[in-house]
Amino acid sequence: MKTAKSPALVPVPTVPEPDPRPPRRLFIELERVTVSYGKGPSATQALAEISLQAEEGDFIALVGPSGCGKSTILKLVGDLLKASGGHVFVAGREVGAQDVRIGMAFQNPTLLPWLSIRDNVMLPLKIVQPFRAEWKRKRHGEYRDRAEALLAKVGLGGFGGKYPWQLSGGMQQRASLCRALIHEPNLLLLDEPFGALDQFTREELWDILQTLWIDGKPTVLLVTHDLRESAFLANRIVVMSARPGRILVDEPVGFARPRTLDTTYQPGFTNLTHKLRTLIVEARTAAGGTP
Ligand SMILES: Nc1ncnc2c1ncn2[C@@H]1O[C@H](COP(=O)(O)OP(=O)(O)OP(=O)(O)O)[C@@H](O)[C@H]1O
Repeated sequence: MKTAKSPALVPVPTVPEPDPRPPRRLFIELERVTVSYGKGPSATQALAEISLQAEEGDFIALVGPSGCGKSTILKLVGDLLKASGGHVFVAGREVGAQDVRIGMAFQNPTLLPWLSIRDNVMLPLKIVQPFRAEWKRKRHGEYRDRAEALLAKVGLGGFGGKYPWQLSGGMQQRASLCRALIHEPNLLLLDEPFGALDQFTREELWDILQTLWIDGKPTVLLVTHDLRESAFLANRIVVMSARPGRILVDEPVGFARPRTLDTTYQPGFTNLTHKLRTLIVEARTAAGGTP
Protein backbone atom coordinates (compact mmCIF):
# COMPACT_ATOMS: atom_id res chain seq x y z
CA MET A 1 0.00 0.00 0.00
CA LYS A 2 1.28 3.41 -0.92
CA THR A 3 1.54 5.84 1.93
CA ALA A 4 1.43 9.58 1.46
CA LYS A 5 4.79 11.24 1.81
CA SER A 6 5.11 13.39 4.85
CA PRO A 7 4.97 16.99 3.61
CA ALA A 8 7.64 17.82 6.12
CA LEU A 9 10.14 15.78 4.08
CA VAL A 10 9.48 17.63 0.83
CA PRO A 11 11.82 20.54 0.54
CA VAL A 12 9.80 23.71 0.07
CA PRO A 13 11.46 26.24 -2.18
CA THR A 14 12.02 29.37 -0.12
CA VAL A 15 11.24 32.74 -1.59
CA PRO A 16 13.23 35.47 0.11
CA GLU A 17 11.05 37.84 2.12
CA PRO A 18 10.97 41.25 0.51
CA ASP A 19 13.03 43.70 2.58
CA PRO A 20 10.43 46.02 4.18
CA ARG A 21 12.95 48.85 4.44
CA PRO A 22 13.10 51.21 1.46
CA PRO A 23 16.53 51.23 -0.21
CA ARG A 24 18.66 53.98 1.24
CA ARG A 25 19.73 56.79 -1.03
CA LEU A 26 23.33 57.78 -1.51
CA PHE A 27 23.40 61.18 0.18
CA ILE A 28 27.03 62.30 0.16
CA GLU A 29 29.66 61.36 -2.36
CA LEU A 30 33.23 62.61 -2.47
CA GLU A 31 34.77 61.44 -5.71
CA ARG A 32 38.57 61.62 -5.93
CA VAL A 33 38.58 64.92 -4.06
CA THR A 34 41.77 66.85 -3.32
CA VAL A 35 42.17 70.11 -1.39
CA SER A 36 45.13 72.49 -1.23
CA TYR A 37 45.02 75.71 0.72
CA GLY A 38 46.91 78.53 -0.94
CA LYS A 39 48.93 78.46 -4.14
CA GLY A 40 52.52 77.98 -5.23
CA PRO A 41 55.36 76.82 -3.01
CA SER A 42 53.59 77.88 0.19
CA ALA A 43 50.44 75.85 -0.59
CA THR A 44 49.30 73.33 2.02
CA GLN A 45 47.92 70.10 0.67
CA ALA A 46 45.21 69.23 3.19
CA LEU A 47 43.60 66.27 1.44
CA ALA A 48 45.28 63.76 -0.85
CA GLU A 49 42.83 62.14 -3.26
CA ILE A 50 39.93 60.79 -1.22
CA SER A 51 36.66 59.09 -2.10
CA LEU A 52 33.90 58.65 0.45
CA GLN A 53 30.22 57.81 0.28
CA ALA A 54 27.47 58.18 2.87
CA GLU A 55 23.95 56.89 2.57
CA GLU A 56 20.95 58.83 3.79
CA GLY A 57 20.72 58.45 7.57
CA ASP A 58 24.34 57.33 8.02
CA PHE A 59 26.17 58.53 11.11
CA ILE A 60 29.82 58.79 10.15
CA ALA A 61 32.60 59.78 12.52
CA LEU A 62 35.82 61.16 11.05
CA VAL A 63 38.88 60.53 13.20
CA GLY A 64 42.59 60.93 12.62
CA PRO A 65 45.69 62.88 13.62
CA SER A 66 45.43 66.61 14.15
CA GLY A 67 45.54 68.55 10.88
CA CYS A 68 44.67 65.56 8.66
CA GLY A 69 41.76 67.34 6.98
CA LYS A 70 38.69 66.26 8.96
CA SER A 71 37.20 69.76 9.21
CA THR A 72 38.12 70.32 5.58
CA ILE A 73 35.78 67.46 4.64
CA LEU A 74 32.95 69.10 6.61
CA LYS A 75 33.61 72.40 4.84
CA LEU A 76 33.46 70.67 1.44
CA VAL A 77 30.17 68.94 2.20
CA GLY A 78 28.70 72.13 3.71
CA ASP A 79 29.71 74.03 0.54
CA LEU A 80 31.91 76.37 2.56
CA LEU A 81 34.98 75.39 0.52
CA LYS A 82 35.55 74.36 -3.09
CA ALA A 83 37.58 71.23 -3.80
CA SER A 84 40.84 71.75 -5.68
CA GLY A 85 40.12 68.56 -7.64
CA GLY A 86 37.42 65.92 -7.94
CA HIS A 87 33.71 66.21 -7.20
CA VAL A 88 31.49 66.57 -4.16
CA PHE A 89 27.87 65.47 -4.51
CA VAL A 90 25.19 66.05 -1.88
CA ALA A 91 21.63 64.76 -2.30
CA GLY A 92 22.45 63.58 -5.81
CA ARG A 93 23.66 66.90 -7.20
CA GLU A 94 27.01 68.70 -7.27
CA VAL A 95 27.31 70.41 -3.87
CA GLY A 96 25.64 73.84 -3.90
CA ALA A 97 23.44 72.99 -6.89
CA GLN A 98 20.52 72.11 -4.67
CA ASP A 99 19.28 73.50 -1.38
CA VAL A 100 19.95 71.01 1.39
CA ARG A 101 18.81 71.70 4.92
CA ILE A 102 22.00 71.65 6.97
CA GLY A 103 22.51 71.89 10.73
CA MET A 104 25.94 72.68 12.14
CA ALA A 105 27.52 72.68 15.59
CA PHE A 106 31.11 73.39 16.57
CA GLN A 107 33.36 73.07 19.59
CA ASN A 108 32.48 76.65 20.53
CA PRO A 109 28.68 76.93 20.90
CA THR A 110 28.71 80.35 19.10
CA LEU A 111 25.38 81.50 20.55
CA LEU A 112 24.57 85.15 19.91
CA PRO A 113 24.96 86.90 23.29
CA TRP A 114 22.23 89.48 22.70
CA LEU A 115 19.55 86.85 22.01
CA SER A 116 17.80 84.65 24.56
CA ILE A 117 18.47 80.92 24.38
CA ARG A 118 15.04 80.42 22.78
CA ASP A 119 15.71 83.07 20.13
CA ASN A 120 19.14 81.57 19.44
CA VAL A 121 17.54 78.17 18.94
CA MET A 122 14.86 79.64 16.64
CA LEU A 123 17.43 81.41 14.43
CA PRO A 124 17.44 78.80 11.59
CA LEU A 125 13.63 79.11 11.39
CA LYS A 126 14.09 82.82 10.70
CA ILE A 127 16.68 82.18 8.00
CA VAL A 128 15.99 78.85 6.30
CA GLN A 129 13.13 78.16 3.89
CA PRO A 130 10.37 76.98 4.05
CA PHE A 131 10.26 78.16 7.69
CA ARG A 132 11.38 81.71 6.87
CA ALA A 133 8.23 82.39 4.84
CA GLU A 134 6.11 81.90 7.95
CA TRP A 135 8.45 83.43 10.49
CA LYS A 136 6.31 86.50 11.25
CA ARG A 137 3.14 84.46 11.67
CA LYS A 138 4.59 81.60 13.73
CA ARG A 139 7.45 83.03 15.77
CA HIS A 140 5.30 83.68 18.86
CA GLY A 141 3.34 80.44 18.52
CA GLU A 142 4.31 77.27 16.70
CA TYR A 143 8.01 78.09 16.32
CA ARG A 144 8.36 79.15 19.94
CA ASP A 145 6.65 75.92 21.05
CA ARG A 146 8.94 73.89 18.83
CA ALA A 147 12.02 75.55 20.36
CA GLU A 148 10.73 75.00 23.90
CA ALA A 149 9.94 71.33 23.17
CA LEU A 150 13.44 70.74 21.80
CA LEU A 151 15.03 72.56 24.76
CA ALA A 152 13.01 70.36 27.13
CA LYS A 153 14.24 67.28 25.26
CA VAL A 154 17.87 68.18 26.02
CA GLY A 155 17.14 69.04 29.64
CA LEU A 156 16.86 72.81 29.20
CA GLY A 157 13.13 73.16 29.88
CA GLY A 158 12.52 76.55 31.52
CA PHE A 159 15.82 78.05 30.30
CA GLY A 160 14.51 79.47 27.00
CA GLY A 161 14.25 83.01 28.39
CA LYS A 162 17.81 83.06 29.76
CA TYR A 163 20.80 84.52 27.93
CA PRO A 164 23.87 82.48 26.91
CA TRP A 165 26.06 84.01 29.62
CA GLN A 166 23.62 82.73 32.25
CA LEU A 167 24.24 79.10 31.20
CA SER A 168 27.19 76.74 31.77
CA GLY A 169 29.33 75.56 28.83
CA GLY A 170 27.50 72.22 28.73
CA MET A 171 24.09 73.93 28.75
CA GLN A 172 25.18 76.26 25.95
CA GLN A 173 26.31 73.27 23.92
CA ARG A 174 22.91 71.62 24.43
CA ALA A 175 21.27 74.80 23.17
CA SER A 176 23.62 74.84 20.20
CA LEU A 177 22.56 71.26 19.37
CA CYS A 178 18.93 72.39 19.49
CA ARG A 179 19.76 75.23 17.10
CA ALA A 180 21.44 72.74 14.75
CA LEU A 181 18.33 70.54 14.74
CA ILE A 182 15.33 72.90 15.01
CA HIS A 183 14.78 73.06 11.24
CA GLU A 184 14.91 69.27 10.93
CA PRO A 185 18.04 69.19 8.79
CA ASN A 186 18.75 66.37 6.37
CA LEU A 187 22.44 66.85 7.02
CA LEU A 188 24.14 67.49 10.34
CA LEU A 189 27.78 68.63 10.34
CA LEU A 190 29.36 68.44 13.79
CA ASP A 191 32.92 69.60 14.36
CA GLU A 192 34.11 68.43 17.78
CA PRO A 193 30.85 69.65 19.34
CA PHE A 194 31.68 68.21 22.78
CA GLY A 195 35.44 68.80 22.68
CA ALA A 196 35.45 71.52 25.34
CA LEU A 197 33.22 69.70 27.84
CA ASP A 198 34.04 67.55 30.84
CA GLN A 199 33.70 63.77 30.45
CA PHE A 200 30.38 63.47 32.33
CA THR A 201 28.63 66.24 30.42
CA ARG A 202 30.04 64.86 27.20
CA GLU A 203 28.61 61.41 27.89
CA GLU A 204 25.20 62.92 28.68
CA LEU A 205 25.27 64.73 25.37
CA TRP A 206 26.20 61.55 23.47
CA ASP A 207 22.99 60.08 24.78
CA ILE A 208 20.97 63.15 23.80
CA LEU A 209 22.51 63.30 20.33
CA GLN A 210 21.90 59.60 19.78
CA THR A 211 18.21 60.05 20.69
CA LEU A 212 17.86 63.08 18.41
CA TRP A 213 19.49 61.13 15.57
CA ILE A 214 17.26 58.08 16.11
CA ASP A 215 14.18 60.38 16.09
CA GLY A 216 15.05 62.45 13.00
CA LYS A 217 17.59 60.25 11.15
CA PRO A 218 19.59 63.08 9.56
CA THR A 219 22.80 62.08 7.80
CA VAL A 220 25.57 63.03 10.23
CA LEU A 221 29.27 63.75 9.77
CA LEU A 222 30.97 64.08 13.15
CA VAL A 223 34.57 65.18 13.54
CA THR A 224 35.99 64.05 16.85
CA HIS A 225 39.25 63.23 18.62
CA ASP A 226 37.39 61.11 21.15
CA LEU A 227 37.45 57.50 19.96
CA ARG A 228 34.88 56.38 22.57
CA GLU A 229 32.59 59.12 21.28
CA SER A 230 33.01 57.91 17.71
CA ALA A 231 32.26 54.29 18.67
CA PHE A 232 29.27 55.27 20.82
CA LEU A 233 27.60 57.44 18.21
CA ALA A 234 28.58 56.40 14.70
CA ASN A 235 27.56 53.54 12.47
CA ARG A 236 30.77 54.03 10.48
CA ILE A 237 34.14 55.35 11.60
CA VAL A 238 36.45 56.72 8.94
CA VAL A 239 40.09 56.80 10.04
CA MET A 240 42.36 59.22 8.20
CA SER A 241 46.12 59.37 7.73
CA ALA A 242 48.20 62.37 8.74
CA ARG A 243 48.19 65.32 6.31
CA PRO A 244 47.65 65.19 3.39
CA GLY A 245 44.67 63.19 4.60
CA ARG A 246 43.79 59.88 3.02
CA ILE A 247 41.22 57.37 4.19
CA LEU A 248 42.97 54.48 5.92
CA VAL A 249 40.02 52.51 7.20
CA ASP A 250 36.24 52.72 6.95
CA GLU A 251 35.06 50.72 9.95
CA PRO A 252 31.41 49.68 10.40
CA VAL A 253 30.10 49.92 13.98
CA GLY A 254 27.34 47.43 14.64
CA PHE A 255 26.50 47.82 18.36
CA ALA A 256 22.73 47.69 18.94
CA ARG A 257 20.83 50.95 19.47
CA PRO A 258 20.18 52.68 21.66
CA ARG A 259 23.72 52.39 22.96
CA THR A 260 24.28 53.07 26.62
CA LEU A 261 27.34 53.68 28.76
CA ASP A 262 27.29 49.95 29.50
CA THR A 263 27.96 49.40 25.79
CA THR A 264 31.24 51.26 26.23
CA TYR A 265 32.49 48.70 28.77
CA GLN A 266 31.82 45.67 26.54
CA PRO A 267 34.91 43.89 25.18
CA GLY A 268 33.81 44.52 21.57
CA PHE A 269 33.70 48.24 22.25
CA THR A 270 37.06 48.45 23.97
CA ASN A 271 38.62 46.26 21.26
CA LEU A 272 37.30 48.65 18.62
CA THR A 273 38.59 51.80 20.33
CA HIS A 274 41.91 50.09 20.93
CA LYS A 275 42.17 49.18 17.24
CA LEU A 276 41.34 52.77 16.22
CA ARG A 277 43.90 54.15 18.63
CA THR A 278 46.59 51.86 17.24
CA LEU A 279 45.77 52.99 13.68
CA ILE A 280 46.01 56.66 14.61
CA VAL A 281 49.24 56.21 16.55
CA GLU A 282 50.72 54.42 13.51
CA ALA A 283 49.50 57.21 11.21
CA ARG A 284 51.09 59.84 13.46
CA THR A 285 54.34 57.91 13.69
CA ALA A 286 54.46 57.36 9.92
CA ALA A 287 54.18 61.13 9.49
CA GLY A 288 57.07 61.73 11.89
CA GLY A 289 54.87 62.70 14.84
CA THR A 290 55.25 61.58 18.43
CA PRO A 291 53.88 58.02 18.83
N1 LIG B 1 42.30 78.37 5.58
C1 LIG B 1 43.42 77.65 5.61
N2 LIG B 1 44.56 78.11 5.06
C2 LIG B 1 45.70 77.39 5.08
N3 LIG B 1 45.79 76.16 5.61
C3 LIG B 1 44.69 75.64 6.17
C4 LIG B 1 43.46 76.35 6.20
N4 LIG B 1 42.53 75.59 6.83
C5 LIG B 1 43.17 74.44 7.17
N5 LIG B 1 44.45 74.48 6.78
C6 LIG B 1 45.45 73.41 6.94
O1 LIG B 1 44.93 72.24 6.32
C7 LIG B 1 45.19 71.09 7.12
C8 LIG B 1 43.89 70.40 7.43
O2 LIG B 1 43.12 71.23 8.30
P1 LIG B 1 41.79 70.75 9.00
O3 LIG B 1 41.32 71.85 9.87
O4 LIG B 1 40.87 70.22 7.98
O5 LIG B 1 42.34 69.51 9.86
P2 LIG B 1 41.67 68.72 11.07
O6 LIG B 1 41.96 67.28 10.83
O7 LIG B 1 40.25 69.11 11.23
O8 LIG B 1 42.52 69.26 12.29
P3 LIG B 1 42.25 69.24 13.87
O9 LIG B 1 42.01 67.81 14.23
O10 LIG B 1 43.55 69.73 14.46
O11 LIG B 1 41.10 70.14 14.13
C9 LIG B 1 45.95 71.57 8.34
O12 LIG B 1 47.32 71.38 8.14
C10 LIG B 1 45.62 73.06 8.41
O13 LIG B 1 46.68 73.78 8.97
